[in-house]
Amino acid sequence: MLDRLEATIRQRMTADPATSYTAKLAADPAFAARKLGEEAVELVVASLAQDRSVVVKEAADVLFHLVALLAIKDVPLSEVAAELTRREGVSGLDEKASR
Ligand SMILES: N=c1c2ncn([C@@H]3O[C@H](COP(=O)(O)OP(=O)(O)OP(=O)(O)O)[C@@H](O)[C@H]3O)c2ncn1[C@@H]1O[C@H](COP(=O)(O)O)[C@@H](O)[C@H]1O
Repeated sequence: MLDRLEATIRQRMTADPATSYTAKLAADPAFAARKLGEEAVELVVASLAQDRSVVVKEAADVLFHLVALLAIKDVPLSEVAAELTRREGVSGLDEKASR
């Protein structure tokens, strides 16, 4: 699903911002970064206060805006996945030391 979403986002980035929210984000990377921050805060608030279904929706918003920002910065999801793979098997308590 995330690979499909990334492909859709990369395709829509060059569309008309009047008809595509992705293109609107791509036209203004600072706006895209700000939106990811806003969605992350909404997820944090939901996780503290709301029911599970709201958390699912807010998490979907965060994932969409994260994948969009990565595409705008031309960072493929596969590169992030490779970093997570590199961390596999390293305790989270020790991971910082391995960077
Ligand atoms: N998954 C998503 C997706 N999730 C959320 N959003 C949009 O992200 C925006 C979130 O903004 P907010 O929650 O802050 O709400 P808002 O409308 O800005 O209003 P406020 O709450 O801030 O007042 C909304 O406009 C949502 O529609 C998404 N927009 C697009 N996608 C995917 O991207 C594809 C291409 O979309 P377009 O680029 O618009 O064609 C879609 O088919 C989807 O697959």
